[in-house]
Amino acid sequence: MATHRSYALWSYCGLRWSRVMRCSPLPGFRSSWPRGPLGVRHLSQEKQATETHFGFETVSEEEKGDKVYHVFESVAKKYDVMNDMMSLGIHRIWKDMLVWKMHPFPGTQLLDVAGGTGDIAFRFLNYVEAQHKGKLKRQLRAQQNLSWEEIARKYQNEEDPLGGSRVVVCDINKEMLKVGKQKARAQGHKAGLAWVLGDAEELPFDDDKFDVYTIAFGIRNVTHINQALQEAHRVLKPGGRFLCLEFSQVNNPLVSRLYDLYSFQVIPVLGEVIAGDWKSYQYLVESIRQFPSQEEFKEMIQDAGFEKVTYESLTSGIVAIHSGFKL
Ligand SMILES: COc1cc(O)cc(C/C=C(\C)CC/C=C(\C)CC/C=C(\C)CC/C=C(\C)CC/C=C(\C)CC/C=C(\C)CC/C=C(\C)CC/C=C(\C)CC/C=C(\C)CCC=C(C)C)c1O
Ligand SMILES: C[S@@+](CC[C@H](N)C(=O)[O-])C[C@H]1O[C@@H](n2cnc3c(N)ncnc32)[C@H](O)[C@@H]1O
Repeated sequence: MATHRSYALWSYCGLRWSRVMRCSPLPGFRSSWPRGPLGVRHLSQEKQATETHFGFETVSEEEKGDKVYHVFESVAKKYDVMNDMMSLGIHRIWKDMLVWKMHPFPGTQLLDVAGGTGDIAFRFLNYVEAQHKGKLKRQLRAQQNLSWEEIARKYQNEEDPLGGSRVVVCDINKEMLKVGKQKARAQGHKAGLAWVLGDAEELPFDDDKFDVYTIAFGIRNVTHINQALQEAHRVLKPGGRFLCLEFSQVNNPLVSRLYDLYSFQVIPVLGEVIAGDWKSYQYLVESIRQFPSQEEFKEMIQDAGFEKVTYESLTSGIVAIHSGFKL
């Protein structure tokens, strides 16, 4: 809670907590204050008490950041079990599809923003490891006359099972990251993974640093979505890819009716029963309804400078994956 209060204080002062609380030894951290793509810091804008929404509630922008922080601080420990319960495991398939769509190449440098408890990062690591193992096997098969000692030596010399791929999980919430780190230990992920406390609106990374930027179920919670998109564009290398998995607009009227019923009648109840937190799950279903449609969000991504922007709706549009390139 003390950290949360300090976030509020720094925000109030027109400074951002993520700038101050850098917690990763990764190289390439930005040493100066961030600039927008036009080189301008909008400090005066940050100080204005502009109104926005938090679910169906109208709040000041300052308040929204605090409230979102509190939601994820509160749900962190039950976050993963809640997702399985609410979606009957379907969120796992959506996340798998995001990583399949990414189809990372050997050596991919991924930034997973609003990465929370690490679901995208772990999928990415499993994918690149399997891909790298497959490549090694194919290479060995091509050299069929090798002795078993030579094969063993080849495997042992392979120091990096990820083939140079790396992922940085960046999230504004300490509690979500804490759960993520525990999961990483439990699942045996050590190499190629870094955890960074930071704000999607002011990423603590240099320009042109990553091959892929992902954000799954995160951008809906950000106060200035345009600012987050511009930051995504800034940190990607030329040729880099933006991928976003987010709730979207249901395109089938029958599914829409059932989904609304399910969202408003069932999800907050599950939130209360499983996580002891009705309000956070009411925020979840309300925030889904406030998020732009597939087409509107596509335009926002284009406005941030991305090209070849496309999207794919999944499960009747309950969620969509948007993709764009920095060219
Ligand atoms: C605080 O912020 C957050 C917290 C978080 O924990 C997570 C997030 C981010 C979110 C995720 C990572 C994903 C979370 C997943 C969801 C929100 C769920 C998405 C929903 C679905 C995949 C299912 C969609 C449901 C439908 C299309 C409608 C089907 C629903 C029914 C047949 C039930 C209709 C409901 C009623 C008639 C109300 C009365 C019913 C009951 C009291 C019985 C209770 C029923 C159930 C528990 C049924 C559950 C059924 C399903 C899950 C349907 C699955 C089937 C398919 C779509 C094929 C975050 O930001
Ligand atoms: C629904 S969770 C998604 C976690 C993970 N990506 C997943 O798919 O399971 C949303 C995450 O967004 C994070 N978040 C909210 N606002 C943020 C911001 N401005 N910058 C970075 N992360 C943010 C929250 O702390 C939370 O961990």
